[in-house]
Amino acid sequence: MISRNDCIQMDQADDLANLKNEFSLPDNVIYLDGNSLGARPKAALTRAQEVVTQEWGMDLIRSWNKAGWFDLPSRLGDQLAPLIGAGRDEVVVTDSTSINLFKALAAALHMQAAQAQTASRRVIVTERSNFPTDVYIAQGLSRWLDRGYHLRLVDAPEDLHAAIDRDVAVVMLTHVNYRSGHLLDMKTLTAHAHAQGAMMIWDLAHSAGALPVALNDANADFAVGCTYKYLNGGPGSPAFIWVAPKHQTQFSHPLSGWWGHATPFTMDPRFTPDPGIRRALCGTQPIVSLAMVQAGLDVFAKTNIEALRRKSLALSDLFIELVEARCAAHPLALVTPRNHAQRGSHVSITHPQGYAVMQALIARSVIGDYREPEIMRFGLTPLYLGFTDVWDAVEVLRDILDRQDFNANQSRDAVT
Ligand SMILES: Cc1ncc(COP(=O)(O)O)c(C=O)c1O
Ligand SMILES: Nc1c(O)cccc1C(=O)C[C@H](N)C(=O)O
Repeated sequence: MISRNDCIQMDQADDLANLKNEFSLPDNVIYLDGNSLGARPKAALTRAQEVVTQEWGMDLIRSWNKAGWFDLPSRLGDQLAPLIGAGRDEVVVTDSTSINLFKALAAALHMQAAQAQTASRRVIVTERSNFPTDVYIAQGLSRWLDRGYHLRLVDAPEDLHAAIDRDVAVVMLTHVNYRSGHLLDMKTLTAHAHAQGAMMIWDLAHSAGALPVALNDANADFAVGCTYKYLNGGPGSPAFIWVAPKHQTQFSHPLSGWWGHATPFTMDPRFTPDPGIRRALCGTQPIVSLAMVQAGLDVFAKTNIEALRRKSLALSDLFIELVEARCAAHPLALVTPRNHAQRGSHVSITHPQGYAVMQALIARSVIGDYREPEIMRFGLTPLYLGFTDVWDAVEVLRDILDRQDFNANQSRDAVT
């Protein structure tokens, strides 16, 4: 079995190990929750001070032009684009993932309704285990449209293919499942959806910045995702939306606010959408938070996503191997696929007292999170985690389980 010394040597041989210096993390914390809230890039503090003291404090309203605030959603979109296999002028960083999903789904349903061959279709396919906001947004929009749209909720990834048939208007899937960490095959599913005449929307919340994504190569239609997880944009940082170049001129969504106008400052009472991706914008953006996204994205310029993916898989392989070897006496079950082609960058493991065990880990500075039912989630983020961190985290887990050092009767915090 791999020893702690082996892990130290793996860290010494790791070309990506220095990237940890880009982040500010408390000493002695092993942070396994970058899949929920990424760590803070050191540069974020400098950038925040600059935005608040100089751009806001001194330059005031002039900063919309002088500091490029107005263009920030598209500038950041261009910076993010290579990480998701998109091109320039195809992505904007704006609003939340939920809101962007609403726009993308509304636009996709509208485009399908406008085509004779697909106008009668009323089914939206997604996974029952998709992150709830995705399901809620689709339910809410369907109810609001009141035209008979309804969800077909699929129970297992292997059933998706059969569920996407010629009744389906839109397929809306999350690339890496928030709970299981299961990675779907974007290219094959997109090709199948298109062959059935459906449009394809991808939620990249758990894949952007975690693994290579190839939206254009997969010929997807729309994508959305978070910047506060693997892209390290900060708590609640604005999300992104991608529209395939072929759809940009038809992309029409109901949140047609003035930031999506072709010429916002003409103050025209008629809405004329921007000719490009900026039509996906709605209203004024939270500039301070948006500025932090740049600090997160800048780190990716110092490495490449393929190398990060290799390290992420090596970390999660090591984590699984050590948990299975060192905690074998305990009722743990691996939820995440072992197969690399089906695994994102977090590992989920059940324990009947999963919440209590996770709280005990957090109390000992090994920070992951808990999701129903019984799931302990461990994010293996290659930018700031080493192999020795993984070894040490599993050692704390083993100790907690061996000594049953957790409180099974504690009440739950609001955020688990
Ligand atoms: C798959 C997925 N979609 C969306 C979200 C979040 O959306 P929002 O930022 O709008 O809360 C999350 C996590 O919070 C998620 O895991
Ligand atoms: N978005 C979150 C939030 O607003 C509060 C606490 C956690 C989160 C999360 O990121 C949840 C996350 N999408 C998940 O995969 O569970």
